[in-house]
Amino acid sequence: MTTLPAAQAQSAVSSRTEYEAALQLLRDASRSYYGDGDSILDDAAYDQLRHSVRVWEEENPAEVSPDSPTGLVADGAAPVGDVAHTARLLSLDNVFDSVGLIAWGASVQRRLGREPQGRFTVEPKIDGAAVAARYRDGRLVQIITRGDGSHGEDISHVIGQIDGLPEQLAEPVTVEVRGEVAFTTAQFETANEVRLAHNAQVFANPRNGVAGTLRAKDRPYRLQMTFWAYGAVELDAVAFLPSGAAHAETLSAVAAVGIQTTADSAAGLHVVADLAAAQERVDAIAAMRAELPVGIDGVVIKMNDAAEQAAAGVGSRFPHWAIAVKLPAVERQTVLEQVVWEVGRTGVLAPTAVLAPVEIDGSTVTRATLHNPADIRRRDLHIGDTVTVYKAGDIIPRVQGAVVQLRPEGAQPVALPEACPNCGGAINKAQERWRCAQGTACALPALIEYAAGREMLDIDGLGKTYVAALVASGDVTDVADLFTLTAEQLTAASGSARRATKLAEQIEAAKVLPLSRVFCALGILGTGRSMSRRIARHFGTMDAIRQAGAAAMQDVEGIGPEKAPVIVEQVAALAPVIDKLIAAGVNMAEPQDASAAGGAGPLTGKVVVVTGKMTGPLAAYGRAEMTALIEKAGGRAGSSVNAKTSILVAAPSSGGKPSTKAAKAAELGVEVRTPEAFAELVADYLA
Ligand SMILES: NC(=O)c1ccc[n+]([C@@H]2O[C@H](COP(=O)([O-])OP(=O)(O)OC[C@H]3O[C@@H](n4cnc5c(N)ncnc54)[C@H](O)[C@@H]3O)[C@@H](O)[C@H]2O)c1
Ligand SMILES: [Zn+2]
Repeated sequence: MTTLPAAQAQSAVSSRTEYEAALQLLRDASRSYYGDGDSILDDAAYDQLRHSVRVWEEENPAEVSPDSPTGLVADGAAPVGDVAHTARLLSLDNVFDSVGLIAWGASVQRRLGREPQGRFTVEPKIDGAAVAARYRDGRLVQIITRGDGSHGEDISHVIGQIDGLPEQLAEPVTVEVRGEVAFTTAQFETANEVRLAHNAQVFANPRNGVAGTLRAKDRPYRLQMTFWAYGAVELDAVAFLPSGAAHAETLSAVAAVGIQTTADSAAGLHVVADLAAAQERVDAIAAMRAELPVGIDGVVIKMNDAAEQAAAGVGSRFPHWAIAVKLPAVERQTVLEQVVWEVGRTGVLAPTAVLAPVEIDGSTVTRATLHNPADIRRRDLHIGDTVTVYKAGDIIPRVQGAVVQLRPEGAQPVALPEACPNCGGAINKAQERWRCAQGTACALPALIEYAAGREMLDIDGLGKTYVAALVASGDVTDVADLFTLTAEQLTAASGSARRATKLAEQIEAAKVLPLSRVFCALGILGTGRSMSRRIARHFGTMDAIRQAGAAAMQDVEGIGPEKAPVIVEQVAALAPVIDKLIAAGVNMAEPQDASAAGGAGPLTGKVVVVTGKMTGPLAAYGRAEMTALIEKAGGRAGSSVNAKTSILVAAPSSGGKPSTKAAKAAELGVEVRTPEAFAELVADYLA
């Protein structure tokens, strides 16, 4: 397996040799980033390495390499063409948070010598490649890359391949628009399909695909991209733009003749009064990021007023009147270690990528969805590939694609199953999502056995053979069917009327169990017993659970951003089963417990430690049941006796020495109660 280049990039630069190696890596990375290939570093790794280089250069000014990329537009790595730009096409300065934005505001004020009077605009920073497009008399005549900012390459061959940049405008105007070209998510999927059909390498991610696609001249296929204008300049003496136009007006003028602008993007363009309002808009755009149809890597704030822009001026790499608030990297590179196939409750074969752990936006990602076999094929994934993984907001992480350049020698394509991984039977491949030919019946017996388990519905008599018979007869197609079985059906499956009666009783008893048990019985991935208890206790009713989105789900202790959407999705998919359970009269509420009722329980604020075997009314209580009981009564279960312990529940030692815990309790003066005395204290909470 290859060493991750990202790992290489982690280290700080501390010597001349390391400095030179870092420069080389940066150069290689940005050459492919701006050139034709997929980047060998993800942006976070690149930025970190670049930062280390900068720090070293500041400390060792005499040793700065004359061709260091750190002071140049596009790090001096973008292919420079021979078309002179009408006006320089610059990069953007950036900040990472509201503090940085305020600092930018202060710098603007210094440059103006007063507070800005005009307003600010807020628009998405689309993660693509910058181009300038020239229209003469309403016709699109030339497209140019950013290059080094003063000269770019002529890429007019892509005219007609870019949505939002029509070949013919509504009016015969002459103007140059500047903006970003990117693949939308949908265009990216299509692009990879087309590439595969032509035996070309798939793209690692939408951003990586664009630079190469724009520059490619001789491809036997065309890939559709999309353009959003974020600025315009006059090309001619005959002015098209309103004189002294503010930024928002410029974009409106451009939009009026049929060119798409950032104002038309899902994130829109807002004009706001001040930077506090701008920050609010930044937050709003950040929140919608995962749902946007195109990747963004930040939000751009600009001074709207043309005269104030001119007064603020431009630097060598970026204008002083605009700032990008960078959003956290949502895409990282890591290694695809294997692909596992699980058979869902409906018989769908779901492939999941197992990844070398990677930190994305504050959480560690180890698994990502691959959707279906077509998805794997479209991305041409091999085991051992360095892949780009995308994870934003509440969504389930997904694999974007492989960095084919980094593929280890001998790597094998991800194998697709030939038989159902669960039952070994045939697979139905009629649709993009493969299914076990048995459908629901495939995963069903295991699910039902699980649901009948002691800590779930506790239907003791429902063993393996019994379940198999009920599933085979078609009487049980999901957990809910258990509750509507007739005496005849039960008898037929068990072969004995007596056993059927006993089973019917147990099933009846299961109807009044707390919600946590029923929820657990649904077999939702990632929700075992204690998690089900926490979810049930947190929401109180099944209704509330069903209404919870991923954000609300994360309020439950132990559910992070990776798990929440998975649970929400499964609950939604189980709607028909849950509806049947409700119709069958199964309890859908968690008994009000003290902790939820605002701390009115007898154990509120108390830490209870339990030791030894329980007796009396608690004789049937195991460790798990005792913990549940304590929590229901408002307390917390502890595992060892210490100064924070409030009560020790222990059966009196029969003649011999007191247990270690009892001895410790005596030493600390902790109250000791027998199981009987404790049961009295929590009598209201006993099942
Ligand atoms: N992964 C790699 O190997 C690699 C290599 C080189 C550079 N990079 C990445 O490239 C970035 C630096 O590139 P850069 O100098 O082009 O800066 P940048 O891409 O961070 O920002 C400037 C660009 O943003 C674009 N933009 C998008 N929406 C805009 C809007 N609404 N208004 C104005 N501009 C808008 C413009 O094209 C502009 O040129 C770094 O963050 C780095 O992570 C990555
Ligand atoms: Zn199967």
